Amino acid sequence: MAAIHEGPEFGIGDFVLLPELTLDAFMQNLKNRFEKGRIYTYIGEVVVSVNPYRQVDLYGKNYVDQYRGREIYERPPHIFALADSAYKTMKRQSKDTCIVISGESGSGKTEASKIIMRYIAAVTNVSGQREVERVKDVLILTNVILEAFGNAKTNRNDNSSRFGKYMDINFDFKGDPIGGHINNYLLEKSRVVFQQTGERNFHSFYQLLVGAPEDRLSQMGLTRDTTLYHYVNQGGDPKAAMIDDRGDYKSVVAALKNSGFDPKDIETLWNVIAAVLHLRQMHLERTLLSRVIAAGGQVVEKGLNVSEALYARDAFAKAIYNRMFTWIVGRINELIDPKHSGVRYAGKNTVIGVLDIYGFEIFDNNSFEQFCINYCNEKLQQLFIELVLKQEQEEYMKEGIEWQHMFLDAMAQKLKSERFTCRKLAPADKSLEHNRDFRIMHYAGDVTYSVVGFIDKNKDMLFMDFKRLLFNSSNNLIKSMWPEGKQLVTETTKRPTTAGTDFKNSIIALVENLASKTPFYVRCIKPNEIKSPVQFNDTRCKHQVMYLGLLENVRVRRAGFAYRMAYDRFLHRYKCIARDTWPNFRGNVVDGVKYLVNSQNCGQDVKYGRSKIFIRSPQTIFAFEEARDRKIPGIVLFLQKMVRGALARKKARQLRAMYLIMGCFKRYKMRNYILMIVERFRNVRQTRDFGKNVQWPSPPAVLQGLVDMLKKVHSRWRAHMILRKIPKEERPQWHLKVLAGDLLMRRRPEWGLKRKWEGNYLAQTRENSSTADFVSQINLLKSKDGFTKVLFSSFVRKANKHNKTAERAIVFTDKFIYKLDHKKHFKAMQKGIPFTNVTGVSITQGSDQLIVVHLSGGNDLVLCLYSHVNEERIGELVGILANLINRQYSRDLKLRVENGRIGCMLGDKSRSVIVRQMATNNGPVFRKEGSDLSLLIPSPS
Ligand SMILES: Nc1ncnc2c1ncn2[C@@H]1O[C@H](COP(=O)(O)OP(=O)(O)OP(=O)(O)O)[C@@H](O)[C@H]1O
Repeated sequence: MAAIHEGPEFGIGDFVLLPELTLDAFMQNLKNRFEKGRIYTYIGEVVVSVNPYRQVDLYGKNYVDQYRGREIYERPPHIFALADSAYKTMKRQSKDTCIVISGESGSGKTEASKIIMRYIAAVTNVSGQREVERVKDVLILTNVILEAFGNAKTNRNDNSSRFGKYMDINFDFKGDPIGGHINNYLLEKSRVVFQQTGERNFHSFYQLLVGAPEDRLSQMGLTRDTTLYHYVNQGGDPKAAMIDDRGDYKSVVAALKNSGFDPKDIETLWNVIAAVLHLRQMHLERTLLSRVIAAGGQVVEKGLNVSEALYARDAFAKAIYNRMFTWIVGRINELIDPKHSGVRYAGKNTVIGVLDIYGFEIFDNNSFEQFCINYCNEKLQQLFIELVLKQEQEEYMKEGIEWQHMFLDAMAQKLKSERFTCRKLAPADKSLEHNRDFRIMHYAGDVTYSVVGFIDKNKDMLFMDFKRLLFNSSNNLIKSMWPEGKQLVTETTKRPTTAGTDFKNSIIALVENLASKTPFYVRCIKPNEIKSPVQFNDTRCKHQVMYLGLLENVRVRRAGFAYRMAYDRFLHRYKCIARDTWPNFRGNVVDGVKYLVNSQNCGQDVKYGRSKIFIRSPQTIFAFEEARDRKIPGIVLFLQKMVRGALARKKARQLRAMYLIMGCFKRYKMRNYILMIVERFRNVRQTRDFGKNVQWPSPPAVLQGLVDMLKKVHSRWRAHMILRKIPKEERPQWHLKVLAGDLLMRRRPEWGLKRKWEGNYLAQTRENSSTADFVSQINLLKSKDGFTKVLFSSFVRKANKHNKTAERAIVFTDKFIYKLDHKKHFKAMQKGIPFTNVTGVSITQGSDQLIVVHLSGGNDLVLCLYSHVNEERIGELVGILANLINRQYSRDLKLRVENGRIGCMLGDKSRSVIVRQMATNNGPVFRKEGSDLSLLIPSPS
């Protein structure tokens, strides 16, 4: 299935979708992506991985989360997507799956297999079972052990696996790992006795020499100096920048211990390595100088010549190491055997196999090893084509699509055809040496092999003497490694199978095993020879692309239909590009897909299967993808708008709810408070003071305003309750009395509260015998000056400018104050004094009727009210003035209440009026007293 994904990408994420398939276009895309750090690219579901040669931040938890459970094309190409796909297939469909990782040395196969293992470890055992965790730990620890004994520094890779590895991981029905099994192939044992310049023997030798404690080394008769030992010093300086032998020794010992190796066995393993080292150093002993054979029923000892002896020694060393390695793998298998691992092993269990195997190798001289390796790759490629063919056929059949894969058939045919040649068969080919070279046309290219050394390597001979020797070892572990040493010299020896046959059989078994599983492929490419994270060596990469058969891979995928997708996923992915499908298509899914295809006018390029749409050319996919890319920004904006709207609405709802709660709470507190008030004031109507002295409970802060208002309401109500007994016509009078009371209470004992206040006294005949004159004069003034009403009138005695007493009538209207001469028919003495001139009023505390009306202009009115009934009227006048000034000028009356002496201005001079009591019958009179005035009033009788 072709893969397309979102997010910023460089180049094309799936080679199947290359607009034009050429080697150059392929290489250009691979290079572009590598340079931008996109190390993974798909060919359908195959992952092509380019070794980044640097730590890349691609494998953290956030990446695991991004790929877990997703479809392969939903995220950018990644090896996690493949691991997830393999895991999902295994778990959901209960099918065994396998992941085949191939590529040349240093291309990143082992790293890829570790990344896959870690991904599977991360997504399994979510319930955290201890046993499952232990199995996972051991599976991961086995890497450390296998790398120590099976990896070496080569010129191509500092940590090169010198054996092929196939590992099955077993899962229980829940999909949790419960164990595993490892098969190893073709350990490169020649390395034990020989290393090229710049290379090393297996890591284990150096780890022992550099890392083991001093006493342990001397116990084994070794010294730390690695240059002393021929088997480890042939490559020159064995140090490598990235290798830490001392640290690795510790890790390996810990891994051996923690994964369950017996401490005694661990000791033996290191002893075996020491023995191999010694073997090369020691003087030749009997076993190495002769061998025992049975000839004609007789046991005879046959001497060896030097080269035979040396060959025998090296063969022995190689065999010892190889057996030890095989034993280690076997022991690991026991430890991770799902039957013995402690996890309940019942019923159905499925496996994921991971094959980390050397890729195609072509050197200048290709020998037995390359032959085996290339044979293995050939088989795997054959398997790949067969499986793809099978899968494709099955899918076409399932989907009801006519089979038309001419290309695949041709490929399959090609693999079956005759592909061997030598000089004898092709006499004209001078590049093939007679009796030495032969050529095989591999799918990835032609390889010429030389048969030199083939026979020996194939026979892989080791004299029985050695096997017997080790079978007789006192160490049980060693003994167990050499079971065939039991055979007696005289017994007829079964001809052992050759290395080639062994390898062939194991590969056939492997291929059969893989063929029974659903396969996934990782193709690793090494970008350069110098381990550089930036260099992309075109020639080297081109070779690998060819040898890995990647172009064929793409062709297989593109033959017929490059792309196919389940209808619902297709509709889901592209529904945004047409009006009737967005946001939802009304109708069935297939009609929706057909509608989309027609909207892009590409009906001739697709076929409709039962559950999937099949698209022939990548261009059509691009048209869909581009249309989608054009729509996405608008959709993003739309979604943002919707999300923002939804968030704002949510916030508004919350605010509303908040206010509602606050409102309810306020009302609740208010109600409580009001209930309390109601309780307190329940009976105030019946009390004498109508609740004047009831204590108000202190209100909550929010109610302060309300309470102030309620207090006012209460006072008004109280006033109403008090006043309601008073007749309506008396109310104005009481209003004045209240005002006067406010000003005079406790300041002037006598202020006429109990008396009826009548105001315009001169309009009453009992006070004034010439009321008609008064009234007509007032009407005259009213029409002249435009005032409305007389508020107060009275006869007065006033001090004139000669400090004498003058008798007058005084009238306070709502606008003016008039002085009238009642002896001349109440003629106005002067123009009325406008009220605006009044600045204040002074009276005394006594019962005299003296009032000084202070005026602006330096001449105050100094008056003493006078009537024959001799009433207190000062309080009334004060009330009237206070009311007028309040109403008319919105200010308070300035009133001074003095103790018997009032300051005033007369003729622009500041003077005092002093009240004095005298025995007099003439009523109050003013007199000069020094520079002041005195008012003489009759003393009370
Ligand atoms: N994904 C990766 N991230 C970072 N470094 C990597 C990655 N893959 C490979 N490398 C680097 O490349 C080196 C070689 O990789 P690796 O050992 O996996 O190659 P290989 O294909 O298994 O080689 P061989 O066939 O020789 O065993 C690693 O040691 C590591 O430094």
